Amino acid sequence: MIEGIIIKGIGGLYYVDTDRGVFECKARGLFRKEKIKPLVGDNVLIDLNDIDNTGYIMEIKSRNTELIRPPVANVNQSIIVFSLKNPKPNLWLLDRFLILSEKEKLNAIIVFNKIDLISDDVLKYILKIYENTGYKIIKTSTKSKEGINDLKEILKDNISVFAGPSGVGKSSLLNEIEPDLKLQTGDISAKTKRGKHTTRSSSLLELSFGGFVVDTPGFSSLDLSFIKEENLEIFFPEINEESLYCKFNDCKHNKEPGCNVKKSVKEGKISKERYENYLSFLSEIKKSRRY
Ligand SMILES: Nc1nc2c(ncn2[C@@H]2O[C@H](COP(=O)(O)OP(=O)(O)OP(=O)(O)O)[C@@H](O)[C@H]2O)c(=O)[nH]1
Ligand SMILES: [Zn+2]
Repeated sequence: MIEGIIIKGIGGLYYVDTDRGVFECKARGLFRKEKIKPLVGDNVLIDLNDIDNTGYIMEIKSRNTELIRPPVANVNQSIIVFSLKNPKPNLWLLDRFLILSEKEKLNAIIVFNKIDLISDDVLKYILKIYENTGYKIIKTSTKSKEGINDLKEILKDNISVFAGPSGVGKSSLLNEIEPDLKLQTGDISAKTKRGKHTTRSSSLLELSFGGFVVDTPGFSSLDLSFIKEENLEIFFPEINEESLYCKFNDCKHNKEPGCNVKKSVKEGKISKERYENYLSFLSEIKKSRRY
């Protein structure tokens, strides 16, 4: 038996990437009885039929992570891409992606793309907002090629999912990193500044320098109702840290007296923008509990 990783699945056939190449495999009948469905990203053992070079998946190793949309196993990091202009960054959405990454136990990396389009001041302003979050930030441009190597280093030997709104340059970045992938990119002006998803199907793309990238963007559901009000702070690393010094243990950092989070916002240790998004999500969660 040989080891491999499922990189694609179509109609009950799985394509397993191994040291010896990619093989078309079927799943052992037993999986169906046990209601186990192999997933793209699964590490598997296959039994190879040397005559026709097809195989059977005999064993699926336990999964570290399991995304539902797109359905991929063992993704370990999310590359959250926002452009600094065209379209301008929606930090409310960015903070949502960060929360969803935490939920899925993915290491989140923030990529600010299209830095060629903005001034240094704007860049500084945005970077400051995320300064104390602890998230790794990469600044890129597919035009000036700045930051492309940094992104490559991050992707190397990992299984990454890209996330971010339409038109921010996800496909362009991937094409820059691996020209052979030839992902379709859309011209944002031709798409009337709204953009549309030009990438389809769900499989793993192998990077020539090591690692895989999921070929469809992640997190189509942005629902936060899985979070309890009192736990929201956990999803904001810098708020979580300062919450240790709030007067009340169950402080929600909203209207409570002796709140160290609010104090830290005033002192600039926590950015106002992040805190406002925290409050916005807090009230959203509160409302969703009522029904
Ligand atoms: N100025 C500038 N334009 C860029 C940059 N990166 C991408 N673009 C342009 O932005 C537009 C959208 O890029 P895409 O790569 O299609 O964006 P996407 O995020 O994959 O969009 P969807 O497929 O709709 O999700 C294209 O016209 C690109 O040429 C950049 O760094 N600077
Ligand atoms: Zn507090």
